[in-house]
Amino acid sequence: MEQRNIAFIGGGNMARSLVSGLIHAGYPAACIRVTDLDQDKLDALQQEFGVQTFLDNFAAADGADVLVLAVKPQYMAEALDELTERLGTYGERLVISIAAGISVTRLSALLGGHRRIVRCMPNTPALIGLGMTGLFADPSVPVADCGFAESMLQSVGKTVWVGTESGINSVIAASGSAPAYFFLFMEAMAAEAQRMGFSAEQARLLVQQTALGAAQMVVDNPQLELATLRAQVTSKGGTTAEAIRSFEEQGLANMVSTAMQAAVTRAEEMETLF
Ligand SMILES: NC(=O)C1=CN([C@@H]2O[C@H](COP(=O)(O)OP(=O)(O)OC[C@H]3O[C@@H](n4cnc5c(N)ncnc54)[C@H](OP(=O)(O)O)[C@@H]3O)[C@@H](O)[C@H]2O)C=CC1
Ligand SMILES: O=C(O)[C@@H]1CCC=N1
Repeated sequence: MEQRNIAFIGGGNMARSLVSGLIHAGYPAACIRVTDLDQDKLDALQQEFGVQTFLDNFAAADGADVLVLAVKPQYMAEALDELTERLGTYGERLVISIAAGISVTRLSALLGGHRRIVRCMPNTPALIGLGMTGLFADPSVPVADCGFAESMLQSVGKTVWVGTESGINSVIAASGSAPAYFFLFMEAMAAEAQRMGFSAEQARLLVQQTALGAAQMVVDNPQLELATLRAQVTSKGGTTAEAIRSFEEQGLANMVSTAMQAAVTRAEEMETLF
C-alpha cells in the first residue's frame, strides 16, 4: 500500500480499530499520527502501536497528507472550525471522514470549501481485520485518493463503493451498526441458554462458536443461498423447524427491516443536526 502520512483526528474506538489494522497490515507506525483530548488514551495508543500522538489537532494535521476524521458527529464542527482556522487551507490533503450523518457538502463547508473528501463507513470488526466498509466519493476526487482510501480500509477488512451518498446511510444500516445487532441476538441466546441451566461461560461458548461456525459456512459457500444453508439445518418435522416457525410468526423479517430503516432515519436526522 502507498505510504502517506496519516493523521487521525480523534483517537477513540474506531480510530483504534483502524490504527490496529494498519499496523498489523505492515503500515509504518512512523507514518501514523493520532490526536485526542485525552492524554491517557493517546499514551495507550502510543505504547501499543508506536504511533505519534498529539493533543493538538493542528500539530498533527500540519505535515500530514491524509486526515482521517474520527470524532463523534456532534463534535465534528467544533473540531474542524478550529483546525480550519489554524490551517487556513487543506491544500493537497485527502480528507477521509468515517463519521455517520455528516454529508460531503457539510464537511466541505467545515473544511473551508475543500473538496478532496472520501466518506467511509467502517465497523468495529476492523479491529481484528474483519471489518466491512462502504466508501463514497464525489467523481471530482482524484482516482489516486479513492485508491488510497480503499487500500487503507482494505487493510482492515472488505470494502464496497456506493454510487450515491445516500448509499452510506444504507451501509450504516447493513454493516456499520450491524455488529451490534448480532451481539444483541447473541446476548438474547446466551441469556436463554443460562436460563436453561448452562453457566455463563458455557452459554457464551455455545453461542459464540455457533455464530462463528454459521458465519464461516456462509463465507465458505458463496454458491449457496443463505436460505439453503438454513434449510440444511432444518429437518422436516424437527426442532429447528419449530424455532424458525416461532421467529417467523413473531415477524422477525419485519422487525429486522424496521430496525435497519430506523438506523437510516437516524443517519438522515443527524445530517440535519451536525
Ligand atoms: N463505533 C462504531 O462502531 C463506528 C463509528 N463510526 C464513526 O466513527 C466516529 C468515531 O466514533 P467512535 O470511535 O465510536 O467514538 P469515540 O468517542 O470512541 O472516539 C472519538 C474520540 O474523539 C475524541 N475527540 C472529541 N473531540 C475531539 C477533538 N476536538 N479533537 C480530537 N479528538 C477529539 C474523543 O475524546 P473524548 O472521549 O475525550 O471526548 C474520543 O476519544 C464517529 O463519527 C462515528 O460516527 C463509524 C463506523 C462505526
Ligand atoms: O452508532 C453510530 O452512530 C455509529 C455509526 C455506525 C456505528 N456506530
